Amino acid sequence: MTAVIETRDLTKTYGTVRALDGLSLSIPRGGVYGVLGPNGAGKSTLFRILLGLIKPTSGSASVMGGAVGDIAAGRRMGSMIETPRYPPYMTARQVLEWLSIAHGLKSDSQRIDRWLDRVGLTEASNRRVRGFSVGMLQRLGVAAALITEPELIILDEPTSGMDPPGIQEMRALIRSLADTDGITVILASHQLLEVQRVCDRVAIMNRGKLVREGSVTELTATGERLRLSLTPMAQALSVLGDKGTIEGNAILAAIPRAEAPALLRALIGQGIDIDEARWVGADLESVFMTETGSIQTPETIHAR
Ligand SMILES: Nc1ncnc2c1ncn2[C@@H]1O[C@H](COP(=O)(O)OP(=O)(O)OP(=O)(O)O)[C@@H](O)[C@H]1O
Repeated sequence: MTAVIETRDLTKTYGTVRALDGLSLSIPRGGVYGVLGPNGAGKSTLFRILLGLIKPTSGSASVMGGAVGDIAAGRRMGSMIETPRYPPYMTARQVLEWLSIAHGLKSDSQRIDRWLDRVGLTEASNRRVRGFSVGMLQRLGVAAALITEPELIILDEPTSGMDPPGIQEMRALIRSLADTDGITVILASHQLLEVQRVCDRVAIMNRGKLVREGSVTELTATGERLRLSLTPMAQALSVLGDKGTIEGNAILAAIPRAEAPALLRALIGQGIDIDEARWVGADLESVFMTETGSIQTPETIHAR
């Protein structure tokens, strides 16, 4: 697994606040990688260090094999780390032309048209950004991050302030950047359902530390249970003992997959009618809540 980003014992302190506290992280090349954590976990601090905007207090970080701040490596990455602001009198197209020149590129209208199209701003390309919605500004920000044709982009809360259709479009765009263009996308988001849908792997941070890392499939497979719709429930619960809990009109059985056939035979042997049996995983939200010590509710534990 080639890493595009490696950090080792990365620490950043602001006075007495430890924004990052010995963070060691390896982000693989390819796919969509989510950086999650509650407010103040240190996500933006990490991104700022990776982009060379601030220096760590101690530890090291490398981006695509180069030290952070390395100009050649920096050219191969793009970013949108805040809701972008552009001169309000410029059109979307002028913003991208202006940024191309600022990056030392020729203002290539074909490239600009392509990215405007990819972010869904072709029709609005000649409108001044002063009239743009938050969602349109975010999409223009993504096009701006892509104008140098980077191999890696970092997006901090790319869907904040967007409505559900806008979020869905952004999700499709992010996925296609990874799948069609081969760009590694790193994103921070508080929208855990979106993260679960769009990311291949995630890192969960809390108080400047890494508390969990892995593929979304791996993380959500932990805590997998067999969901049984059956009657009578009381009799099934007596078979399951402390491995069974009630969820709505079904029973969740906390058993390994290998034990399922024997359990189903035992239930049928007791004359219990089974309407449905299926495996349900934990969702990313419940993993997040557990790992960051946030309050759990039955909904966050069992919701899918
Ligand atoms: N320039 C700064 N000066 C002082 N403290 C800072 C500064 N930047 C960040 N911090 C503190 O560092 C900690 C981590 O902040 P950071 O913005 O990296 O967290 P975050 O995970 O991005 O949070 P959010 O989800 O709210 O964006 C917080 O306690 C924050 O108050």
